[in-house]
Amino acid sequence: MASPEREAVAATAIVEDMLRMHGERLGGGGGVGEVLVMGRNIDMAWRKAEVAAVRRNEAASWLRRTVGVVCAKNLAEEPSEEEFRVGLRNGIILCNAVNKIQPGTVPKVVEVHSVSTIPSDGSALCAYQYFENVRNFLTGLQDLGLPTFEVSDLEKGGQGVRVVDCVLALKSFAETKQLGKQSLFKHGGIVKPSMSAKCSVRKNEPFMKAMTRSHSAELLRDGVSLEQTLGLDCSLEPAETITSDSIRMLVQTILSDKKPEEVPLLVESLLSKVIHEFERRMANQNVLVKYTIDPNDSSSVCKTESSDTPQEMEATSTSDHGKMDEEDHESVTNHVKTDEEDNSCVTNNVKMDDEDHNSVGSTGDVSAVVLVNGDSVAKDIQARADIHFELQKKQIQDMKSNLCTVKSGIEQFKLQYSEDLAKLGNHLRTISHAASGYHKVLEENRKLYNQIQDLRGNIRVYCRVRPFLPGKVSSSSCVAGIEDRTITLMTSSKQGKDARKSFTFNRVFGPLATQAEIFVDMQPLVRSVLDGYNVCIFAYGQTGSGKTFTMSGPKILTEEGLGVNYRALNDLFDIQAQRRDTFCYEISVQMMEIYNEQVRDLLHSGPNKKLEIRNSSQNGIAVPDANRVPVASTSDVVDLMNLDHKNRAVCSTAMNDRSSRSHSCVTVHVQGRDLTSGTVLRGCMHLVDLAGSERVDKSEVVGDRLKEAQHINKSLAALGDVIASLAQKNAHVPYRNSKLTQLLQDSLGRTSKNIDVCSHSPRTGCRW
Ligand SMILES: Nc1ncnc2c1ncn2[C@@H]1O[C@H](COP(=O)(O)OP(=O)(O)OP(=O)(O)O)[C@@H](O)[C@H]1O
Repeated sequence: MASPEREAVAATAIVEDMLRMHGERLGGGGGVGEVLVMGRNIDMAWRKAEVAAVRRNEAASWLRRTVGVVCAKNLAEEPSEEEFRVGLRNGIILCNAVNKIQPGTVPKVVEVHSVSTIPSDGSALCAYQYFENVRNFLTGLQDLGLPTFEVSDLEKGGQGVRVVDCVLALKSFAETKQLGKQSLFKHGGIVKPSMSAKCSVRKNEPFMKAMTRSHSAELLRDGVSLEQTLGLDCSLEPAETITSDSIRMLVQTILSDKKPEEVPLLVESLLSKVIHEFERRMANQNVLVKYTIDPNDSSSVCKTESSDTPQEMEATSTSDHGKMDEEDHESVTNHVKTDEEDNSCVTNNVKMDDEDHNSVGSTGDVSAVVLVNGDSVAKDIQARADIHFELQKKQIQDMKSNLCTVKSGIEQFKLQYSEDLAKLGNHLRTISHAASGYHKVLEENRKLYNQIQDLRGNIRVYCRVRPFLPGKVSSSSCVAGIEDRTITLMTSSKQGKDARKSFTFNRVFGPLATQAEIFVDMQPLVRSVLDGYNVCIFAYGQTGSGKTFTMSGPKILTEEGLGVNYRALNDLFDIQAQRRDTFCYEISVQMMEIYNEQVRDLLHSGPNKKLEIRNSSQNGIAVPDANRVPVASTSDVVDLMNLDHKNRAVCSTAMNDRSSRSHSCVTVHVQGRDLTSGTVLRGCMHLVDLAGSERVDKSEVVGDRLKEAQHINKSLAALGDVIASLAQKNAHVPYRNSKLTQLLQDSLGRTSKNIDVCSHSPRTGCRW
C-alpha cells in the first residue's frame, strides 16, 4: 500500500478507536442517573445490533456474489443472525468462496445436492460433512494468515459476529489480491486475529503477536479492557471497506442522543483526543523503530531522540517506505540482520525463508521499513555526529590557537612586567638617593638662608612713625622727610642746618604703613626660629609712640590690626604645617614682664611672685619657673595674649592714657625633630614690648610712677649698652646690668637675630 493510503487508514483506525472508546464511555458511563443509563444502554445495544446487521449483510452479499446465487441459495441477501449461521453451517459456501479466491485452499468440498434433505435448523446435517468442510475452511484461512472462528460459532448460541468478521477479512483479502498488492495493513495492521479462534498465524506469527501485544497494551493503557479491545477489533472489517461506513455509524451512534448545541464541543473534544492519540501512537512507533535498529544501544536512541521529533521520524519512515516496491523489499531484506544473537527483535520480525517472504511479504515489509528507516536514521545520526565532530575539532584547533596567542601574550606581559619592575627599581633607587640627599639639601638651604639673614644684619633696626592721634593733632611735625632707609627730623632748639638731623635704619615706615607691611621685613626671621635660631623682636621707643600697637595691635583687634606677635606665631604655625612631613615641631609660649627689675609671670593667675632668670639653661629656657603653655593655633595665642594684657602693669601718664609700666616679653619656644634623621632643633623667639622711655620731667610722674620710670630708663640704657657692644662686636657684652638684658641674653647672642622696631613719635622725636 502506498504511504498516503497507509496514513489514511492508520488515522481512520485511530479515529475509529477513539470513537469506540468514546462510545463505550458514553454507553457505560454511570453516575448520571439510572434512567439515563438504561436509555443509553438500550440505545447502544440497538446501535450495535444495527452495526452487526450491516456487517452481516455485507458479508452475506459478498458471499453470494462470490459463489453465485445458485450455490448461495440457502443464504439470504440480508439474513438474520440465525439465517446467516444456518446458511453457512455446512461450510459449502465458505469453502467455495475461499477456493474462488485462492484456488485449492480447500482441496475437497463435500457438497450436498439435495436441498430437501437439509432441515431448516440444520440438525440433520451429516456430521462428517459439517466437520470436514468447516475444518478445511478454517485451515485454509490459517494458511492465508486470516482470522478464523470457532466451529461452535456456527452452532446455535455461538458468536456469529466472529463468522462475519472472518468472512469480511476474506473479502478484504480477495479484494487486495484482485488489486495485485499485498496489503500489510489489512492483515497485520488493523485486523487482529481472534484470540478465541486459536489464531492460525504460522509463518508471520511473531510479527502478528508483536502487533497484537503492542496494540493491546496501548488500549489497556487507555483504560480499555483486553476483551473490549479484542471484541471491537474482531468486529472490524478490512480498513478500506469499513472506514466510511463504520465511522459514519459510530459518529451517528455517539451524536444521536446529543443536543445540537453539544455537538460542536463533542466534536472538538473528539478531534483533540484523536490528534493526541495519533501523536502518541506515532511516538510509540518511533520508539519501536529505534529499538528495532538496536535495542541494546541506548545511545542510538538518545541520539535519535535528541535530533528528531517523533513526527519527523515518522515522516522519514513513511517517506522511505513509500518508495519501496517489491525490489526494494528484497534489497531491504539484505539489510536485515538475521543473527538471533545480535538482534533478537529484528530476527523475530524477519526470521523467514524465501517462501515465507513471498507469501507474507506484508509482515516482512514492516520489518524492512523499520530497518530501512533505522539505517537512514543511523546514517543521519552518523552524518550529524561527523559534522559535530568536525565542528568540535575546529573549535579545539581555534582554542589551541587562542591558547598559543594567550601564552605568547603572557610571555610578552611577563617580559614587559620584568622590564617595568627593573625600571621601577631604578626609579626607587633614584628617589631613595634623592630622599637621602634631600635632607642634606635642606640643611644646606637652611644654612644658606640664615647666612643671607646674617648678611642682611644680625641686628636690624626699623623705624616706624606713628600717625597723629585723633584730637592730638599738632600744628607742626618734627619729621622733615622719610626716605626708604632715612628719616629726617627737625629739632626746634636749633636753627639752620643744625636744625635738620637725619637717621638711617634698615628701613623707615611712615605713618601710613600698615601692620602687614611692618611684618614683611620680620617674616624671614620667623623661619629661622624653626631652623633652630634664636630671634628677638622688640619695640623700643618713647612712651605713647606706638610700641604696643606695633607688637600687639590696637585695643580692639581686627585681622588687619594684628601686630607682630600674632603674625609671627601665625607664620610659625603655617611653616610647621608645611614641614609636617619632615619635621615634628612642638611650640610653647611663655609670657613675662619685668617690672621694677622683677621678672613676673603674666600667665600666672594667682599673686605674682618673683622669678629667677637662669643663664644658658640647657633647654633654652631662661626662666624655668614661668608657665610655659603649648600652643597649636593662633586662637590659642590670642587667648594667652588676652591674659597677658590683663595682667600687665599699665597706668595712665601724661604721655599715655594706658602707659606700659613694664617690659613685656612673649617668649616662643620651638622644638623641632627631623623625622628622618631624628635631629632635634631648638629655637627661641622673644617678642618684646618694652616700656616707654620717658623724660621724667615731661611725664610728670612722681612716687611709684617715678620709681617705675627710673627702672624703665635704667634697663633700657642697659639694653642699649648690650646692643652697642654686640654691634661693635666687643668681647664683653654687659648682659647682667639689667633683668631685661639677662632675659634676652640667648636671643641677643651670635646665633640670634634681632630686630628693633624703633617707634617714633613724630611729636617728640626718637630717643635712639
Ligand atoms: N601706627 C599707629 N596707627 C594708629 N594709632 C596708633 C599707631 N601707633 C600707636 N597708635 C595709638 O597711639 C596710642 C599709643 O600707643 P601705644 O600705647 O602703643 O604706645 P606705647 O609706645 O606702647 O606707649 P607706652 O610706652 O607708654 O606703653 C594708642 O592709642 C595707639 O592706639
